[in-house]
Amino acid sequence: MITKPDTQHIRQYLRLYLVMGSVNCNQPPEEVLKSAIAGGITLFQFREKGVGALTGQAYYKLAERLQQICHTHQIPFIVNDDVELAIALNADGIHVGQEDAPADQIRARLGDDKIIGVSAHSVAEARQAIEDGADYLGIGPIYPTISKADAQAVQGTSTITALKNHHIEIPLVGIGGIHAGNAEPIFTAGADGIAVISAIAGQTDIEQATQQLNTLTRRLIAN
Ligand SMILES: Cc1ncc(COP(=O)(O)OP(=O)(O)O)c(N)n1
Ligand SMILES: Cc1nc(C(=O)O)sc1CCOP(=O)(O)O
Ligand SMILES: [Mg+2]
Repeated sequence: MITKPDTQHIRQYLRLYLVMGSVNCNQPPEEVLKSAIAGGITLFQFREKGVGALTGQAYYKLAERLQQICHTHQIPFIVNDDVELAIALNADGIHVGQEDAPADQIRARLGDDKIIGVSAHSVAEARQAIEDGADYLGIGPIYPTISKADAQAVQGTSTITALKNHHIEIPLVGIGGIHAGNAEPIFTAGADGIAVISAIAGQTDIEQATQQLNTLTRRLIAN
């Protein structure tokens, strides 16, 4: 990515957001990512976390290979949590949580041309993240998830609805336990997209599973 997308393009990138690391994959992560791109993901986050996660040089090299695949297909490459990795790779952006440094401090290190996503679980957290300069918010867990051991309480679409009721207009993506069978209420509540791990990376036929979500999310965003 050469220039940072504007807000409207960030909304479009959020439509079908794959979050993934090697521990989420039953086949080589490079193959999972290529198949997911062929199926129609719009954004990718490298999240190498959990039991068995790679570290050191193996972590860095995997990130580099996945970034190259994204670059070839013009899919923005977002790094989870790790500011040093995002800087070292000149990634397109970063996603951080409430335990991480605030977006303004991260912006000071990454620069104005990078996408910064922040997790928010309430109107107050959302307002603070916006004030700090976040480009989008990740809202979850919408449903029970098997992919994040320290996830907060399941919230359904209540936070998305609350943000919309408070006229908070920053791009929003729902995350946590989302699949083709339960995605619709997230768009109805006003989100711009869904972020998924297991609904894509955990499937046997990655491309087919992604295509199904691609078709569905295109339809839901249009309504
Ligand atoms: C798109 C998106 N939304 C939320 C999260 C969760 O971030 P965080 O709360 O920092 O938890 P970890 O992913 O770091 O375990 C996310 N990664 N992506
Ligand atoms: C990375 C992450 N963050 C969450 C949050 O609630 O902030 S839930 C989650 C895991 C999402 O994986 P799956 O699609 O397999 O449920
Ligand atoms: Mg985090």
